[in-house]
Amino acid sequence: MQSSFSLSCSQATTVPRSNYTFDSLPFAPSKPINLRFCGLRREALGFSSLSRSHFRRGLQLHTPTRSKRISASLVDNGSPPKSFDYDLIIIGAGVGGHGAALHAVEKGLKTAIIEGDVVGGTCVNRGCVPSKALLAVSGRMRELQSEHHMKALGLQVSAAGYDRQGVADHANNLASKIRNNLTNSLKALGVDILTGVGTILGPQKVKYGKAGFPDNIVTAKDIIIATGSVPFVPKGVEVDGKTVITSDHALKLEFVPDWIVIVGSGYIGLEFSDVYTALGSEVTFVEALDQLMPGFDPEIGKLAQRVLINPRKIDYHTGVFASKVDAALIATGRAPFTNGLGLENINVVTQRGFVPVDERMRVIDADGNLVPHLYCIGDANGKMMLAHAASAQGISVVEQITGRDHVLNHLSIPAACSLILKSPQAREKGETEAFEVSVAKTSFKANTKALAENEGEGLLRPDTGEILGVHIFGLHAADLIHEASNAIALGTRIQAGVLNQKYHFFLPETAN
Ligand SMILES: Cc1cc2nc3c(=O)[nH]c(=O)nc-3n(C[C@H](O)[C@H](O)[C@H](O)COP(=O)(O)OP(=O)(O)OC[C@H]3O[C@@H](n4cnc5c(N)ncnc54)[C@H](O)[C@@H]3O)c2cc1C
Ligand SMILES: NC(=O)c1ccc[n+]([C@@H]2O[C@H](COP(=O)([O-])OP(=O)(O)OC[C@H]3O[C@@H](n4cnc5c(N)ncnc54)[C@H](O)[C@@H]3O)[C@@H](O)[C@H]2O)c1
Repeated sequence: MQSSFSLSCSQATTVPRSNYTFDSLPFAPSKPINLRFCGLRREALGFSSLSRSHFRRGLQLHTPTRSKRISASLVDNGSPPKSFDYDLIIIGAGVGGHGAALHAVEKGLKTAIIEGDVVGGTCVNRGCVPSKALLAVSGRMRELQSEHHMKALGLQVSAAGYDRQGVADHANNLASKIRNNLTNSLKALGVDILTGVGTILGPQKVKYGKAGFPDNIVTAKDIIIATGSVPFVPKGVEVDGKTVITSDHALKLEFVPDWIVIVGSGYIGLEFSDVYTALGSEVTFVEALDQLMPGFDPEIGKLAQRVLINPRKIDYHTGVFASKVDAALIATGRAPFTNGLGLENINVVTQRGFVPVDERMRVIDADGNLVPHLYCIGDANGKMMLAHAASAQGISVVEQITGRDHVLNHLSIPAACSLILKSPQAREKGETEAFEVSVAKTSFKANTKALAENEGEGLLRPDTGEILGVHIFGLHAADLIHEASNAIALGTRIQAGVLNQKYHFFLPETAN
């Protein structure tokens, strides 16, 4: 089976993904574990400075100058300014902030974006982009190594090998390229890129600056917080960037271990198990909950285990809580990043680190009131920790501040290699809202193209005439899911037949 096999779903949950951070896991770990050194070759580890400091590299995109230091509109921190430097200031130039900025310019807003590290944030520099570049390599390696698969296509391939540095460069180069594209797109559209850590001083007022430079204060009619997230590391675990690493380090592929423990079998753990095993490592998963991939729909999780875990050099310990490790990749979730943001200046208290927002991404203060003109999008609000969700939330906010009321339908946002609304949650929703949920399945065995590509296994799952969710497991799942996503966004019912024709869905019993 090729590693391009992936999991997809379109659907959301009323339970924010943030509930998954370890602090709130609803269980008592059954077996605490102290993992010893697990086969990482120390001499092969070439990390230099791998501090978790969030702002390691600064792009000199805009050098703070004294002339901009105090805005003409500066007043006391507590009261709103009377005139503004910008229509919109976005704090954080990840994909969320970038998406919002582009849409704001399209809508005619004078826009600035404040970035404390590098443009592109997690997704471009330490997330989706380099990880998908590595997955592209592992997919090809696996395919080339599959004699059976090659023979079936009539191909003959001699032993497949790889150059670690070449693979690492591929991921790094792709990240640089996309980072440059994002930066250039902002500049080309006239978005001011302000370099430094942004701190909210009061209503509609932000300061930013770099260590050693004087602060600059800018004002805006509206402010969007888009400060993202960083790896969550359980208490007691010390990340040194050498033998105990997070995805931030692993994505640089500075070594390929003979054997590696991956703590956490969620999205990141699963993706890295794919990369490492394709490149020759053995993997041991340590998962705190009682099953692998507990965040996935149970049925899809089982399928994934059968296809992506069991046939590979992977063993696992479930129900084991890693509290001290000596060598491992820590993939135990993401924590929102709000350090230094100055939320205390506007009476906002985070909830398990996340910035509280309503369904329109409007920030809620400690007294439960909306903070005027302040929004939070992306990983920092914990609604859905996905790149395209961050961007969609940003666009939704811009729609609102330019006069069009808009509520993003999170139920239509697809996730690849992840499952948002799981069948137990769909059933729960049905019970709460008093409707029946039925499940329909089909197999890619009935799909000619899938068979032509020698992938005969797949599962599609629509619930009720109103499509509640679709899960796809199989070749190109991440591409196919978008049709379902569009259907959900448009409120298409299964009877409309689009998905039926395409995927041979069975009509759910409750559809009428
Ligand atoms: C290994 C990995 C793989 C992933 N793969 C996928 C995937 O395949 N698909 C997917 O949809 N999602 C994926 N994700 C998740 C995705 O990366 C995030 O959901 C997305 O990056 C969130 O975007 P954001 O704009 O909210 O935050 P971020 O991308 O984290 O950006 C926040 C930005 O704000 C800056 N910042 C923070 N505080 C301040 C401040 N006070 N002042 C100024 N700047 C500040 C940061 O430096 C950063 O640049 C992956 C994540 C990881 C870790
Ligand atoms: N393809 C994609 O869409 C994609 C890919 C990668 C990451 N992401 C995003 O990044 C986020 C973070 O991914 P992730 O895999 O780190 O988080 P996750 O929440 O998906 O999985 C974390 C896993 O670690 C386990 N865990 C937590 N603490 C533990 C401990 N002390 N010992 C053992 N197990 C423990 C949890 O039970 C869980 O199974 C995801 O929520 C997702 O939104 C998305």
